[in-house]
Amino acid sequence: MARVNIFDTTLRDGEQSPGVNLNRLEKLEIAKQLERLGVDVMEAGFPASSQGDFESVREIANTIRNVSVTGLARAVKSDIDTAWEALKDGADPRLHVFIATSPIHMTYKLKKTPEEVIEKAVEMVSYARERFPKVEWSAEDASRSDLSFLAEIIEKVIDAGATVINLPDTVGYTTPAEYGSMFRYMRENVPNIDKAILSAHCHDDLGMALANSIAAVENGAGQVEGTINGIGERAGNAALEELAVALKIRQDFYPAETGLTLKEIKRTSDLVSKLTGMHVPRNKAVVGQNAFAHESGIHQDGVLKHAQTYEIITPEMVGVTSNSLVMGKHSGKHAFKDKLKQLGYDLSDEKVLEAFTEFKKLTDTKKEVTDDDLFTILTDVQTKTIDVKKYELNHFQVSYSDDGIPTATVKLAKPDGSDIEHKADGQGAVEALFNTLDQMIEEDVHITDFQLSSVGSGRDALAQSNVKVTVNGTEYSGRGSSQDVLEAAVKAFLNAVNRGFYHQPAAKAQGAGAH
Ligand SMILES: CC(=O)SCCNC(=O)CCNC(=O)[C@H](O)C(C)(C)COP(=O)(O)OP(=O)(O)OC[C@H]1O[C@@H](n2cnc3c(N)ncnc32)[C@H](O)[C@@H]1OP(=O)(O)O
Ligand SMILES: CC(C)C(=O)C(=O)O
Ligand SMILES: [Mg+2]
Repeated sequence: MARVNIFDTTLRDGEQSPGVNLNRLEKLEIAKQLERLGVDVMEAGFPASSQGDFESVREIANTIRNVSVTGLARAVKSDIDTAWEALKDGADPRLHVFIATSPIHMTYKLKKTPEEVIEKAVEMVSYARERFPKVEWSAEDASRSDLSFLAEIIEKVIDAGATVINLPDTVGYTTPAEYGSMFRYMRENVPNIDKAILSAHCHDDLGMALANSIAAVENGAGQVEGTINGIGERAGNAALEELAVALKIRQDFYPAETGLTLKEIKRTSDLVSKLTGMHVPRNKAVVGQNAFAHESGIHQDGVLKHAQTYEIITPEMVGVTSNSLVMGKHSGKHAFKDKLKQLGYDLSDEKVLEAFTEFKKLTDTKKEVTDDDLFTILTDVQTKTIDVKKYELNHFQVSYSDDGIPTATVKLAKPDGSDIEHKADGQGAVEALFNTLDQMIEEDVHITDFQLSSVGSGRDALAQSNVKVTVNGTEYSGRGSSQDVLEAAVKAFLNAVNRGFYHQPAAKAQGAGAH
């Protein structure tokens, strides 16, 4: 059985999804979960793109020990140097360097001739190999490149030391037959191709990212790149959970397997969805809420008689379990710690105490605390990053009736200990609250997206809100959860504003806490 390496780029290409903006601790949480999932390589970011990305990549490389951590770089010396600084202390550092090879990209974007692109690619791969033991080289827009040119440049970058050759379908343009034949062509026409692993990287613009990735595997790709939940630039990347399950279920047809621990899929998907604010559609393959639900009578009858009549994947295979009642009001710290262990968390004593306090608060109002609730509490505690909050919710009140104008009063606490209070109305309760907050916030804030969902089921389910705002023209996202939908919305709004505030130059000068 051939082993296909999984290269996860949730933290790099996934973060290129419009509106997604993960901070350092959120990235670290996802990285730890990707390690549990068992990916072979994780692309933690693009270190030269910003100081924040540099720090995230460095922290992930220094923390993750069982997965190779990589970072992206253009074919530019300073990008490679910056990536080395971020990755050098990692357990298995590798670089991912790319340059475009299609006529349209070379002519209009890079403004280079094909010969200059070959020269640059070779020079930068050799330069990278002076530091990195493993170097992946990507031919950006490979699927719109000339095949013989591609074969020529691949041969030269392998000679220069590239250990992985990635052939991305950057704009999601290719089809399975065409993409598969490109891999076959390289295997047949690049004399030194066996010295490198061939890799697929597909985008979903025409809905073919997964099919194209599988076609690449059929034609000799030893690595597939993608993201959890298929998030990524534009229509997204190939969804890794779909690939891993497809290969597992169709072992009869494809003699290939990944090293993923499939039972970790659901939790990874939930974490990525929660932290990015990109909700998984109900009908999404493998991880959607409906993926294992049978609605019609004939299907239900079949499943009752023999599950496999309509079920090719079991929920258990991907870690979907029914929400167990975990603990309640009278549970103590020992039982709580034990539960965290069962759920796979390894938290510092300080974080356990913080989570336990939140858990206890919840048990005052919620009878059944489920694994989903705990997951929400633990994720919030683990990714809480802003030490200095410019605006902290102290109290709010909404007066609301179906035939009157909703009015909100909000009291916020400021870091200097003083309070501010305002009142405003709106067309609905949420709008009244947001209008009130608008009046109290000094920065120029506009809401660009607002989402509200429930965690788990039942009338006392936790509410989770995701809000995107622009603060002085730049977009930030925030999250908030609470048993009350309005409180979740207010918390998410303030979280986004505080994150935006942290990035404003004045805040840095005042020494606001770590982001
Ligand atoms: C297909 C992909 O997903 S590629 C990865 C996309 N990810 C990102 O772009 C990450 C976020 N990007 C950034 O933060 C910025 O674009 C930076 C820091 C990388 C560069 O910023 P700037 O220096 O301001 O350049 P800007 O983004 O405007 O333009 C890109 C430049 O890089 C060049 N370039 C693009 N790709 C490559 C490459 N692979 N190798 C070398 N040069 C490249 C472009 O031709 C352009 O050069 P020019 O300034 O001489 O015209
Ligand atoms: C940087 C490269 C690999 C990429 O993301 C793409 O071409 O889609
Ligand atoms: Mg991509």
